[in-house]
Amino acid sequence: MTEPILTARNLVKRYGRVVALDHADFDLYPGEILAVIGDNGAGKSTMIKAISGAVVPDEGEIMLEGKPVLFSNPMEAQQAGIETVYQNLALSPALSIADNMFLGREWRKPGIAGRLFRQLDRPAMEKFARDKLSELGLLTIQNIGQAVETLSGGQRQGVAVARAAAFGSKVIIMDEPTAALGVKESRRVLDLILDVKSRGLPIVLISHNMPHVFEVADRIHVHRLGRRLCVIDPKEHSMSDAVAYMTGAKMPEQMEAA
Ligand SMILES: Nc1ncnc2c1ncn2[C@@H]1O[C@H](COP(=O)(O)OP(=O)(O)OP(=O)(O)O)[C@@H](O)[C@H]1O
Repeated sequence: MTEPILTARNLVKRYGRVVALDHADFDLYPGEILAVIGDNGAGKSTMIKAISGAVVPDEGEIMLEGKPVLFSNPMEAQQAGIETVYQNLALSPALSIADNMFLGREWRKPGIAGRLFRQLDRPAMEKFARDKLSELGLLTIQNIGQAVETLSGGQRQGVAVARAAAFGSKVIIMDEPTAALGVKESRRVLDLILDVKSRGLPIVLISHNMPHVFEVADRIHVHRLGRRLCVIDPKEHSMSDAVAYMTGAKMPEQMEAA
């Protein structure tokens, strides 16, 4: 079997007396969509934050392409090629689509105009943004200078995903990307996720939506009480199995045998 691209072992994170991560393990393989499911408070977000640099674990190890990494902040994870689309999308509504694609990593003009006067290379940024959106079939968004606040929820999600796909060279993490969307918009976002996968980027998808998870995931990581309980193949398990594992109503077979 191929080696995982991203691995975590024995992650521990405590908030006072609350143990959000209790020796959690995680494995993501190249090119796959790995869904992460679990009850409220199971520690999914904390695990994803540890992997994406938003939380520094108290214990444990994270390895990217077999090498140990220690991210002190999200920027360090981004520089290593891990992009996260958070639930709140982290977009600036008043800014344009192109500006949002580049938030915090704007391109400066070449030469003295950029270096000394910090002038932005708008034409290059707009071309890049347009190219990325059209690559992902998001060119229903006509005007790259349009403010993000004028877009629909699904289109905003599209911008956030396109941004992640544009800059995430190794791994894309999505936290509940369809939670706030209607049926049609969810459909588009799921297609977008499959499209990003077809470009070879592995995706971690945190979701409470079982039909969405079972439609797109190659494997499902079930998180319970701060750690990975099991990983299941959606072709071999039903949605009710998954929910039963998540809630503790049923134990996975390999654990029953143990
Ligand atoms: N910043 C924090 N301060 C204190 N406690 C926290 C913090 N973040 C998370 N926790 C606690 O850690 C536990 C795990 O939370 P986490 O958000 O990781 O779970 P989750 O599985 O993502 O839940 P949900 O599905 O509800 O988003 C919870 O008990 C939560 O209250």
